[in-house]
Amino acid sequence: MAPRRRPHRPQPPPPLRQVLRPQPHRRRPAPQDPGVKQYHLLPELIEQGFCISPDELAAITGMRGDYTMFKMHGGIKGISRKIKASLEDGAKETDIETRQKLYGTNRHVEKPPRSFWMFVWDALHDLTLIILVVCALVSLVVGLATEGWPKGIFDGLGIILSILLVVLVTATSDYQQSRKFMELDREKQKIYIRVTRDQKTKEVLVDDLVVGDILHLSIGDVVPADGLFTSGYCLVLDESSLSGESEPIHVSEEKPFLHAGSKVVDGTAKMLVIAVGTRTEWGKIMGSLNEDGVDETPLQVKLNGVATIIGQIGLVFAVLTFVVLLVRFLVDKGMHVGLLNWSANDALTIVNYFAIAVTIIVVAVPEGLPLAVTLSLAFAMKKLMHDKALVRHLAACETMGSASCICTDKTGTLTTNHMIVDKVWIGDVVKSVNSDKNISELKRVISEGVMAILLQGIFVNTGSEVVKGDDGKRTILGSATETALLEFGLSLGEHLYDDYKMLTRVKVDPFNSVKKKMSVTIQLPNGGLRTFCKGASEIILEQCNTILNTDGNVVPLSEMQKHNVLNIINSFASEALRTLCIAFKDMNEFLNDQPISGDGYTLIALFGIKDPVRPGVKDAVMTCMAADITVRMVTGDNINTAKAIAKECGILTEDGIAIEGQQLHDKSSDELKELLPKIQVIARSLPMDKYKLVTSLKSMYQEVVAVTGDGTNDAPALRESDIGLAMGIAGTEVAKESADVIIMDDNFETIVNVARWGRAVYLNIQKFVQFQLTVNIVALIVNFVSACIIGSAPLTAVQLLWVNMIMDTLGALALATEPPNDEMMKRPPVRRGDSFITRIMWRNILGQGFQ
Ligand SMILES: Nc1ncnc2c1ncn2[C@@H]1O[C@H](COP(=O)(O)OP(=O)(O)OP(=O)(O)O)[C@@H](O)[C@H]1O
Ligand SMILES: [Ca+2]
Repeated sequence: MAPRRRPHRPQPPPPLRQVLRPQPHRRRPAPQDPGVKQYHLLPELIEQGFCISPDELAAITGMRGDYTMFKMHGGIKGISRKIKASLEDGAKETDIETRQKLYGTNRHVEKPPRSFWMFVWDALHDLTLIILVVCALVSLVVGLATEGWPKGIFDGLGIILSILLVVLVTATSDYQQSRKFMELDREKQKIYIRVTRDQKTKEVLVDDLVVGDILHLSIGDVVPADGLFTSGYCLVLDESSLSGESEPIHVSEEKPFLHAGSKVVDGTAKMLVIAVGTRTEWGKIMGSLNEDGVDETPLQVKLNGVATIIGQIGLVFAVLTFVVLLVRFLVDKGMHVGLLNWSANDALTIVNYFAIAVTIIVVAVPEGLPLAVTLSLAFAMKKLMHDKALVRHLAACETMGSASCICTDKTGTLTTNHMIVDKVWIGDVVKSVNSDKNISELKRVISEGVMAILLQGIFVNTGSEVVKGDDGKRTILGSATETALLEFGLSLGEHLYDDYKMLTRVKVDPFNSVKKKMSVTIQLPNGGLRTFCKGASEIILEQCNTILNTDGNVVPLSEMQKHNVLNIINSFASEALRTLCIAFKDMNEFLNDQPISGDGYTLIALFGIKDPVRPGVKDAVMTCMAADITVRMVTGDNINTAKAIAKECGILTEDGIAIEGQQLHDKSSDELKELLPKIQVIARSLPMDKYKLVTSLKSMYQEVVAVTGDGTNDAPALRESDIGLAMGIAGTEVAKESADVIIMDDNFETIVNVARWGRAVYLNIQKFVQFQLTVNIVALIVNFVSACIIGSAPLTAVQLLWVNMIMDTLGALALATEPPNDEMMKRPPVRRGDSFITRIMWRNILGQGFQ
């Protein structure tokens, strides 16, 4: 029902000053119970006609939901009235700004960015640098004492200057790095959700939600604000990220509280937003989370090991050099002036030796390595972001470079996801429906009765919605499959849409990838109930024992006819069409709590939906093959559809196997092991089949597996894989949260591009390591040898530091940011456990080092 509306002033929202002026007589504050915490109602709320304070609203949903308060405010109806929102029409568009001002925005506090000086401070904490500073100071003092102003300070000053430079360069690159991460974070937060505002349904940025909005939730969404359940079916939430409790929670009229941050595991619902941003529990958690600590990538860990060993070797050389220099000096001194005769100059010399030793360590420690890795990954990340791939963890990019297998979805990834009904089978005739002419012909051949029931089915059994934009243009909000069906329905009889949409839905069993069907029960205008069921063709066909004939009569479905329909399904499927059936059954009574039984249906029609393969996919698959990356297709579709598409993309080859999910499930572990390398297509798969495939490939063949996913149920497979790739457009929020990389354009080519960059990163770092090790070895040996022979280092501390800096930072920049080339995709991936420094690299390092 429509809530009582207050007379609304037609003017724009009054200026703040006016709002702030208290007008106590306009509205009585909410009744207050003496035992309950009292909330103060601000005058500006009263002024605008709101009767409940934001904090009180937030307290209603709270962490567990407060029933007493909920009831006290008159339940959902009372509350919606108090926040001036209609449960059907949502909030008024003209109110949005006022609501944001009074009840807050749905943004979380961003932690203040770290300033540049904090990074400088961090860089200064390096132990070797501190030792060098000490050396510089000693050198300054001794220099001044012996050589006087200004000649005595040159050495010390030189060291200090180069230290400053090292610090500045490190801090600058770290600083820029952190800025890039923040940019990425912001990109991640751009989530759209369907809301009803001012009687219109549209998609709104999650950040722009306000108290009073009516949200549409469906499977895979992350609830973006706190609110109350207004209507919906089978809604199941996972609140584990909030409360740590993994038990799914059923939400309904009786238990109406929804919390921001929980995930929709099943079902659909509408909810009334009553608390946003920092007022929600989730917002509080988000605000208290600080630094999301930049994680070290496996390559970085490997390299840190390398760096430590090199550092230790450097230490040994440094000590040796120092000892040799000292001994030579002492011997020399003993022979010429005597060991007991010390001057300030001698002290200076020893300090100098010490500085040289420390510098050798600084030079030897390849602190540029981690820097190179981060730089290289960050560079790849930035480039990839431009190319529509959002890398969520630095490590992902590099792991993708060594992927040996990609398990990909079909719909949307290999295909365009622009679905159109191409053929239908109805009343025993197959018709192409790809042109206006064909549509009008179809209208002519099928009888009115059949048409009516078909359209009723299409318009009623859907989770999608036809909406009119501000410009009067028609758009459909919902999944591609449903959009195709609705478009088809609209082309047959647009005038019936509004009538059928009005029919009361008694029960809805929303679609999910496990059931692969959706059913809706409606109340017929003349009494009686009717259930429509649509879904995967074979599954629906199994539920039917009657069929609607050309005249609209229900006749029994004979075995022969069933066989006939199956043949038509297969003929559609081998033309790469996605097949769906729709069926109905009439009932007299309805047992509310029982699920709708899955038999006794009457088959209405079979649809063949075209979803063309993306241009460029075939080439991308070829690239993968050349690079020794196996591509496997895992799809929920019919096996023949799957095969047809896989052949078209070049995934299914002569000796490859296409198998149904159920068959795979029935295989024993040994059979599976034998079959696995040849499996190229898995059809009619359930999300757990994907999970099984990933775990088996990893455990039986030590493959590095990349997996794509879009649905909520894909989350386990995404997490289990080495690299989880979520689809940016079709993917649900839950899938995106579990993924390492988000493919913004859902395109398979983009996935291959990530692999290219991953390989580039690995190779660049190998190059950098080779370069650094060569220079390091040269520097160590030259210094040590000359210390032994001449008794002094050929390069002073200052010179060594400069070499070090140029090598570490500029070298890193130059070598780490080289883009990928085609050669990289023509060799096999680096396998798990391959050592990072190859034999050829050692040869190069030592060969060039001793030249
Ligand atoms: N909204 C829907 N209502 C009823 N049935 C549907 C709906 N969407 C898809 N189907 C049926 O379910 C089948 C597969 O669905 P599923 O979600 O498992 O695959 P998908 O994720 O869409 O495809 P892919 O795995 O190739 O990306 C489809 O072949 C179709 O017959
Ligand atoms: Ca899927």
